Amino acid sequence: MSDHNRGMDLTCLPGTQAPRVTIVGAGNVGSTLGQRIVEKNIADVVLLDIQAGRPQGLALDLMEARGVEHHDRTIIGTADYADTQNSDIIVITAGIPRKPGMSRDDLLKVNAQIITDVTRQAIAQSPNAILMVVTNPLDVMTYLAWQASGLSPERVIGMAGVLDAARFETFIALELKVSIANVHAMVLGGHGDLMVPLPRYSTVSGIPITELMDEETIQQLVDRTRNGGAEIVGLMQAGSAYFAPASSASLMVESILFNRSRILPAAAYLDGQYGLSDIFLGVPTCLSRQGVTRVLELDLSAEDYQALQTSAQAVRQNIATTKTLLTA
Ligand SMILES: NC(=O)C1=CN([C@@H]2O[C@H](COP(=O)(O)OP(=O)(O)OC[C@H]3O[C@@H](n4cnc5c(N)ncnc54)[C@H](O)[C@@H]3O)[C@@H](O)[C@H]2O)C=CC1
Ligand SMILES: O=C([O-])CC(=O)C(=O)O
Repeated sequence: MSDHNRGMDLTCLPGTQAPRVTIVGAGNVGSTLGQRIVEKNIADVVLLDIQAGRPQGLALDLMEARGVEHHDRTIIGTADYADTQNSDIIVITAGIPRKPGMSRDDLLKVNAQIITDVTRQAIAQSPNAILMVVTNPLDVMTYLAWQASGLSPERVIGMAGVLDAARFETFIALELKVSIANVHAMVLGGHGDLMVPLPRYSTVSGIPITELMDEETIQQLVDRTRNGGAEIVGLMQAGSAYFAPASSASLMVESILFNRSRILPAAAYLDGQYGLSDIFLGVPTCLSRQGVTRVLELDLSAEDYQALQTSAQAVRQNIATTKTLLTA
């Protein structure tokens, strides 16, 4: 018991045993993700940002909510990478969001510099971490972060498929007037206009939606899913979605830290799967404490297979452009 306490010693918190997640970029996605992780008691969180005072202020605000939320996780804010040492997971949300009229690819140059810089600094402090990328354009930024990190590819993952599938699930549940708990959807490919929602692998209580809706209705839901990010950017007029993105990243963090091996769509390194190599692209992954322990190869129709190749081609082109930009 410390000297200033009197009476019974009530100390019973387990010291610093909780896993540690560092979130680089304490903006809309980063701070909401921090909130989700601590309020679900998943891990202690370090929020890092270059904006003076912002991560510290947000962390204190979230700590003060503990009086109401009753979780025992700690969250600190910092601008110093030394404070992130020995993190189990590093999530990168640092970067610029798009504005109305922009595509995610328009963020390529500015976010490439940021991703490369923050990844190097974060991994230097936590060389054994799993690295999760959120910054857009997602698949290209995940590739760059992997290169900057020097990590083996299964330890690097991009968040997008969970979000895209969650949007598809939401639209399916609304259309069919069923509980969202009954709906499971699958979306593959790059996190852009060419993503590949898979109606045949999207089900309501095990029934493929192709047996529940006509083609025209399904196509409308597919199009809305592909346009999901832009729809919100257009409505908000400043910034982009962050509640559903934070929920999606939080689910992935949970599957990794608790070694749950959930099968979740995410941008993973491909080494021959789906006929693709040396690229990060949205595919069904098995996420555990080691990172991506498996990429599942679904049996795709010729049309979906071709759509995946087209989506990969766009990502590949952007990787090449970015390499040129970074060396210019
Ligand atoms: N993968 C996905 O599905 C999604 C990706 N995004 C992307 O995530 C990124 C972040 O989005 P928001 O949080 O809404 O943006 P935001 O503007 O609210 O936050 C970005 C934060 O990054 C910080 N930052 C910038 N450079 C930094 C650096 N060098 N070091 C540390 N911090 C730095 C900024 O100060 C800011 O606080 C954007 O690129 C956005 O497009 C957003 C939603 C979904
Ligand atoms: O649309 C954006 O720019 C942000 C994002 O990736 C999403 O919400 O899917």
